[in-house]
Amino acid sequence: MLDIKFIRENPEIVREAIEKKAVTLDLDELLALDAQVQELKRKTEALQAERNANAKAASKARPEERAAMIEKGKEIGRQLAELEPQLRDLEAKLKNLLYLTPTIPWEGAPVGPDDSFNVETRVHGNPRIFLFEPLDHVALIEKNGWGDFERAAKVSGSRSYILKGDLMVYEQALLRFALDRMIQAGFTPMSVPSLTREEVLYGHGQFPTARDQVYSVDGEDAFLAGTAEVLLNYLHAGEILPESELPKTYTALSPCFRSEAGSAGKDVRGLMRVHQFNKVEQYVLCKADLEESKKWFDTMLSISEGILQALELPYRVLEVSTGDMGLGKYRQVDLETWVPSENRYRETHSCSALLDWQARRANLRYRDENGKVRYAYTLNNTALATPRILVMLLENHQNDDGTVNVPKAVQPYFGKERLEPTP
Ligand SMILES: Nc1ncnc2c1ncn2[C@@H]1O[C@H](COS(=O)(=O)NC(=O)[C@@H](N)CO)[C@@H](O)[C@H]1O
Repeated sequence: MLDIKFIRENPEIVREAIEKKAVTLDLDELLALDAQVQELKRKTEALQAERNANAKAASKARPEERAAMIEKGKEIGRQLAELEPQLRDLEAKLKNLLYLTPTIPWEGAPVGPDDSFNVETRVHGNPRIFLFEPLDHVALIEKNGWGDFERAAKVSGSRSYILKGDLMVYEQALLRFALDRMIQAGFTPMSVPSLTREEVLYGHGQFPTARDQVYSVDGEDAFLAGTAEVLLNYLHAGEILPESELPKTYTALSPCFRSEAGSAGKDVRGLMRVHQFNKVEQYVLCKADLEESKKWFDTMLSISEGILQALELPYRVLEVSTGDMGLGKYRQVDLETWVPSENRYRETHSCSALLDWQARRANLRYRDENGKVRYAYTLNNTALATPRILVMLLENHQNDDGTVNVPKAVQPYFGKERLEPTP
């Protein structure tokens, strides 16, 4: 969320961002509420000052004057008892609106309401020309006994999967390969829970606007996170870090859970869009400096491009539009990887810089060199998410006998050069 002082001083810049990001937020309502809160704060602070002054005077007053002063103090107390709950109520309303304020997008973001305005900035590698009729990933899995979608549906319901034999081992090999890439890049490896709490999801930005994407545990303050980013982002909530300890660079492998509400009919077959998947996440908490943010944005993006290149997959780089990047993003770049059976690229990585939008929600602060306490900047990116990447790996690296080659970089992790049928 944005700094209320920034909003007061730059209403037109905020209004333009609301427009560009197609956010449903009435800025005039927010500003009017803010003015009411300011007015009521002035009143209650003046009354509190008067009550304190009166109490001090009463303690020194002559006995015959004291009774009147004590009565005056009671009267002030009664006025405060009426105003203070009103102030708390208005402040809560204002905070709910502030949660909906959008980060001002960077000037290079394509302006448009949805992903059709995303701009392809680079393409790496060329889609393979097959000399035989290639199979899609579901057919490859069924031909080789590498999974069991029917029994997955029986035991887990829709949008689930079971991997078997070489493909199960391959998924684990890929996750470890990606984790090692992150460790080599200097990120601290973490395992974090997927079970999280409501305030952590508010701190991330998933709540309140995308609550329907999150599974909750009945009757408890317990939710299943859709990404390790949610928990990593709250690790330092409420702390004041010394600038010397920044940046915090974390990488986490965790199960991710998503209801995929609103995706009915999309990618219903196979591994592309499932309710539970695994992801190696990249997360950075750094000082509030645009150059520093850009450095880490570029670093994280190049790690992911390096991973896709090591997986020998054709991909493209997309600069994401203001309408598609979502409320908190300053900048977002997606990597999309080629899917032969769909004859198009599909998203496999999403790299985001959020400036202090998450830090204000999660209260992530540090003390800079001059001793000033400031909100940090946060960034995140995908290192690798399975099983979606298996769609691209199986289809792009298949042989005409239905076996699938393993990219050289992953062979040491998998132990073989090819995936073979499950006996
Ligand atoms: N329902 C899903 N099923 C399978 N893979 C998914 C699903 N949702 C997302 N992913 C994978 O997870 C990646 C990151 O998801 S994201 O929402 O775009 N971004 C994040 O979660 C950020 N924390 C960066 O990782 C996606 O690019 C995709 O590869």
